[in-house]
Parts: sequence; C-alpha cells; structure tokens
Amino acid sequence: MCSSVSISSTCLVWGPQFRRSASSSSSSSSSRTQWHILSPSSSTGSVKFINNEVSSGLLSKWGFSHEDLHLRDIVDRQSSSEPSSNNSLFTKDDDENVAREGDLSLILLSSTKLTSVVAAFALNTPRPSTLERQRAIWAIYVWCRRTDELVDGPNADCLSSVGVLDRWEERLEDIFNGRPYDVLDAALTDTVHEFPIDIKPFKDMIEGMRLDTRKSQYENFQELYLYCYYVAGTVGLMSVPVMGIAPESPASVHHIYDAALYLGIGNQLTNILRDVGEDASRGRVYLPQDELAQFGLCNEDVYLRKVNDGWREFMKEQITRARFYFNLAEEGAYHLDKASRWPVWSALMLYKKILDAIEENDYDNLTRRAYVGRTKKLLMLPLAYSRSIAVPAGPAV
Ligand SMILES: CC(C)=CCC/C(C)=C/CC/C(C)=C/CC/C(C)=C/[C@@H]1[C@@H](COP(=O)(O)OP(=O)(O)O)[C@]1(C)CC/C=C(\C)CC/C=C(\C)CCC=C(C)C
Repeated sequence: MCSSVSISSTCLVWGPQFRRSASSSSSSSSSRTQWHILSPSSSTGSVKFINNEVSSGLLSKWGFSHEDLHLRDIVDRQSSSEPSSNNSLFTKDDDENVAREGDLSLILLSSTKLTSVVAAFALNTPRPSTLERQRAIWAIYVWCRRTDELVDGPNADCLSSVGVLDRWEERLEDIFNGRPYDVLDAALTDTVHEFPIDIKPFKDMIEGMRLDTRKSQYENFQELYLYCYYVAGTVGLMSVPVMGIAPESPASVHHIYDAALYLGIGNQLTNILRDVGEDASRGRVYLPQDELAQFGLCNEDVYLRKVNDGWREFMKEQITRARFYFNLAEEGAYHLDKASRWPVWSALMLYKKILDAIEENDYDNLTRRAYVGRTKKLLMLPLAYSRSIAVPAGPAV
C-alpha cells in the first residue's frame, strides 16, 4: 500500500496514499511505525501508556516516515549535552564576556558559562526560569512571524522573490553565528545560545516559504504534509528545547518531538480548513487535489464557493484528519516540563475549537470564517490547566 512521491529533487516523502475507505490497519506500515499511545487516566490524573491499534492504523493511513526530513538528527542534536555546532558562540573561548539575563545585544559566552549551560541541559538542572522561556518563545515567534510576512505580508509582492528568502537565510546563519542584524535578530541570537536549538528547523521553515511562492496547489496529502511540516511542524521542533521535557517523563525524547511536530501539523491543517475561502480569493487551494476528486470536487467548486453535501462529506474527512494529529500531539503534551504545559494545552485546545466552529457553521468555510468567541476561549483555560497538571507516568517508550 505504500507509495513514494517525489516532491522536489531534494526531498522524498514516503507514505500510503490517502484513501476514503482505507482499512484501519496495515501490517507493512505498522512494522515501520511503532506507536505507544498515552491516554489520560480519569481517576488518578496520571497518564498511562496503552498500545492503541486504531491510532497506529490511522497513523499508517496518514502518517509518514520522517527519515527524509532528517528529524532524528535534529532531535539528537537538540537533545545532546554538547552544544549545537551551528551555535558557534558556544565554541568561543572568551572569559571576558559573560551573558546577562535578558540582554538582547550580542552575547559572547565564556567557557565557564558554556560548561554550566551544557551541564544544566545534561542534568536538566537548574531549569530555565519561566521568564527566560517566555522570552525565548517570543524571540522564536517573532522570527517565524517575520519569515511568514516575507511571503504573506503587505510587501510580499515586491519581497517574496527567491533572492529575498536567500538573503533571509544568510541572515539566519548570522543569527546563529552571533552576528545579529537588528535587535529582533539579537533576541534570537540570545535564545539559540541559551537553549540547545538547531538551525535546521529554521532553514526548513524558509524552505516552506519558498515552496509556497512556487506552488499554488497540492496534488495529494504527501505534498501537503511536507508543506505543513516546513511552515508549522518546524515550530514544534524549535519550541521543545525551550519548553523543556519533564525530568520525570518516561517517554522517549523522539516521541515527544514527534508529538510537537504533530501539533504544528494539526495547527496548519486547521488554518488551511479555516481559510479555504480566503485562500481561494488569492487563487490558492491548499487541499489535496486527489481527495477533492474522490468527492467529485475540483478547484472550480472552491472558487465558486459551492457548499453542498459533497463538500460537507469532504470536510468531515479533513476535520477528522486534523483531529488525529491533535490527538497525537496531546500524548506528548503531558510530557513537557510542567512550567510549559498550560500554554501548550491552551493553544492545542483553542485550535481544536476552530474545527468545532467549522462544524457549527455546517462546514461552510467557503463564505464564512470559523471563529471562537472570547467566552469559549476563557472557559477553555481551566480545562487546559487541569490537563496540564496531569502527571506523566508509565513505562518508557
Ligand atoms: C509535545 C508538544 C505538544 C509540544 C508543543 C510544541 C509546540 C509549542 C508547538 C507549537 C506549534 C505551533 C504553534 C505551530 C504554528 C503553526 C502555524 C500557525 C504556522 C503558521 C504558518 C503559515 O501559515 P499561513 O500562511 O496559512 O498563516 P497566516 O494566514 O499567515 O496566519 C505560520 C504563520 C508560520 C509562523 C508561525 C508562527 C508565527 C507561530 C509561532 C509560534 C510560536 C513560536 C509559539 C509556540 C508556543 C505555544 C505555546 C503554542
């Protein structure tokens, strides 16, 4: 059942084609992907590990090997007690320059400081303060937002040439090499020297923006998945070193990173489903063409904004798949450092609510924008908090 799809000369994603009536299990792919699903135990508030056949069947239907994206290498580099080779400031031996907390200017780490940062990550103690984590996430957020603005912002038409993205990538390398160009870059320079963050997810996000400028439709889910990885899954990979993993977590670091990546995929699929009408006005259809065809639909129906039964059935499948990725993300969210869990659960539950809102609009995302009101958002916060205090427990996976 597995097929390969050549996305570009440098990237190949493997996986089964999306099938409307695919069976829920596949022995060939289950040998490739072994998943232990965690589920919250309602009585104890702890999290148990169960081997969920249905979920692993679905993963084989929609999931992919991440080998070609070199995710294992990224995770290994970010989890290593050695500083990333990209973060060249770590290698500087300059005892005169000591990093000050919150300093947004160029910071040169002393060898003493270097040793203590490495040790801190190796032993996971002392943990970064919440303020340090907030600043770091803010710096990553700002860089991601600026990157997106290059292709989506008000100046995108004159900016989004390949040259601009190439220049942005050089600037990224400068950030990692301790040569920030402006104060916002400096915040990221500071962050990548305080936390073991690899440059690859950042480069991959820029690659996603390049893809977006040259592609206006996606033939199948493999192509769309790759795009979602580039522009959103990467955010999960960038965030985990800052969010931290609970020291008591028995889960494997690779599974937690996968879950973080799946949160990005779920978010981006949800973004796409919310914005179908808006994207169509720009001549963009981020929906797999082969899946549209399976429901007797094509781009023309999207441009004409036809919300009929075929569209509703198609949307139900799309929503199911986005929820599938959120469910996988939840398994990992329990295992983040407790200081980071609440914001992550809040973001996750908020995004899921957008899917509910599309359903409440009777799947009309062509002429209406799904919206989650302030009251619903506020009511969700205590629920997110209760999820965030569940204790990770169970055998290591
Ligand atoms: C184990 C586990 C679950 C860990 C959690 C890991 C984690 C914190 C994951 C975060 C995932 C996340 C928030 C992904 C962002 C996805 C996203 C919205 C991508 C958008 C891309 C382009 O889409 P589009 O062009 O369609 O969007 P617009 O129409 O332009 O709006 C992005 C815009 C790329 C840029 C992404 C950002 C600006 C978001 C970056 C967010 C953070 C760094 C904060 C993450 C922290 C929390 C607490 C969620």
